[in-house]
Amino acid sequence: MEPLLTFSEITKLERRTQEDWGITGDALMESAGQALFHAIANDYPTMRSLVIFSGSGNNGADGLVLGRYAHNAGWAVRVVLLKEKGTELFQRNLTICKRMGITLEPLQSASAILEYCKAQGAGVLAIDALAGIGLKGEPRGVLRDGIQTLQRYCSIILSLDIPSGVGSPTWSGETETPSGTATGEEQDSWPTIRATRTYVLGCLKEETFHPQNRSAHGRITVLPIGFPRQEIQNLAQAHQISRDDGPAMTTGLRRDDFKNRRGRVGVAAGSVRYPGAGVLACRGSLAGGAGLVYSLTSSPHGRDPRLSEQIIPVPLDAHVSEAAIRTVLGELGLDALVIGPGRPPNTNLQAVGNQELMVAACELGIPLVIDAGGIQSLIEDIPLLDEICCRIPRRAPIILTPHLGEFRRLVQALETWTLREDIHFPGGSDSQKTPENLGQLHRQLLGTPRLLPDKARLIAQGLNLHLVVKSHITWICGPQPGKDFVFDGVTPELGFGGSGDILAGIIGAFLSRGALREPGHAAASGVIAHGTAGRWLVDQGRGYIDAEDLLEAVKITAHGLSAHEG
Ligand SMILES: NC(=O)C1=CN([C@@H]2O[C@H](COP(=O)(O)OP(=O)(O)OC[C@H]3O[C@@H](n4cnc5c(N)ncnc54)[C@H](OP(=O)(O)O)[C@@H]3O)[C@@H](O)[C@H]2O)[C@@H](O)CC1
Ligand SMILES: [K+]
Repeated sequence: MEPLLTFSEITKLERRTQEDWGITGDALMESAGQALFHAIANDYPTMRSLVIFSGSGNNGADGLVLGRYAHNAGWAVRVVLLKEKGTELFQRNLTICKRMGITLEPLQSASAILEYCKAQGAGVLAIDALAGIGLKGEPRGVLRDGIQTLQRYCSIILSLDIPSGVGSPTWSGETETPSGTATGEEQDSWPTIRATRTYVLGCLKEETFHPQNRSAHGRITVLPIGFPRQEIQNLAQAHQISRDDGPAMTTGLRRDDFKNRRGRVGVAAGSVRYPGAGVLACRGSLAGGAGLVYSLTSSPHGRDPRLSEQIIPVPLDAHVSEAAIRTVLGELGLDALVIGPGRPPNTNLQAVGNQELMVAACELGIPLVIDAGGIQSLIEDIPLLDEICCRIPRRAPIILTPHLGEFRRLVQALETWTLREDIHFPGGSDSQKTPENLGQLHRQLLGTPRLLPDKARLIAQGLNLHLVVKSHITWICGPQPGKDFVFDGVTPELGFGGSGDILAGIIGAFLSRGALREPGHAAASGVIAHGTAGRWLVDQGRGYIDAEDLLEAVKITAHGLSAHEG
């Protein structure tokens, strides 16, 4: 697991490193420049030529130190400067570069340099040291010109620390088509370098993993530069997870496990309109290792021939009373219940409503995975969200798995719910209508910049639930501070209808199998198993993958994640 820090936490880290540990800024920068040169020389063994675009802050200074090491090793080095005046570290290293006789040129002569780059063909590496974490807002003036020039003319761009222009973006989730499906992310309009690779200095940044920022980084390499590990760990609120983290977070099979002990998962999913979603969520649970899977539905998919052999149908019609729902759920002895894939948000004539199922499951202490239509039920009924999360005592864990569009709608619903007149909390005057925690969360959300991890954290902590915010970068935020995760391994091939239904089923399986103490680990393991399966299929050259391929691969990856008892 790699710790992640926000830009502002890194600024704190730099200060503490210097003031509390006595490691100077010069020492950090020297080790950064040295590490950069060795990494680049190693990654591009045939290259001997650098053109360094240097800003006037410490990111530019990193570029200058790298230039010194390359120059000493006999490389051809040219530096393009935005300004001659900058931070102390920049100034000091600029003086050293001058003394060493390294070619320094102003941005105005960039055209000549670019001719030089063209003449060198693919033999020159462009270094983006224009701006790092000190960028404030949209790039202006020479910085803007520098970013545009570098991006326009250079083919291999290596960014130092972060691609210049990447800042703390304004998050607005995804745009949506009239039918309600998410189509794409908002792109920042300001100029940003799109790097071939990014050499991250010291530690990973949360901002790198904001969905709209990640692709600007290209391939990522983290270079240690001497920050004390304890300080990084103390400050980190989130960690990047990968396949290797699976065994520590997953409960494997025991020698004496059998179907009743491997997790009993109920799946309330699918509808007449989306019958396949129910099938896929059930099969996702089986592929994720559940011992028994019950399909809680009366819609036709419950009788799907592909389910008949392994999935146990449990008829739950719309007219079933709340008491009967409780009895049925209680008798099944479920270890987890997945609600929502392919289900309408509101009660309809074909199936028992999401609301009744959620309340009954929470009262019975059954861990919940709420996806798709189940999430929409909560978005449309914030008091229900409040009831299941905060009003039912000693309830089991709840994991919500929204995609970016659903997450944005959830945030908006929580931010605006008090304005809706139709929401009424019984008892008390208008000012007392607001349940305490919901009201507090509402105020905090309004006071927070629109950044995905910040909002997700507030909601997870405020409502005591886990959120899996799905996109090509998946964020997993939980109620306990410091235990959030990011998974950066979702290939675009996983973006097909049904992939999310399978994921909900897999998470249900992991949640059912003893991850009660750490539901965040169940969510993370599910995300890893799903993402690793997609990657594995793509690496095998399987091209466009479908649900059948994915389910087969998940059986392998979900099994491989857990450490088994001999
Ligand atoms: N300190 C250390 O120990 C270590 C630091 N390290 C490195 O330092 C980096 C952070 O350096 P930093 O804080 O100096 O700022 P940086 O990213 O270079 O950019 C600021 C420059 O951009 C400018 N500028 C800003 N906003 C602008 C705008 N909107 N439009 C236009 N211009 C704008 C601003 O100019 P100004 O406006 O102040 O004239 C300034 O020149 C960090 O990412 C890492 O690479 C590592 O080596 C580890 C050790
Ligand atoms: K940069």
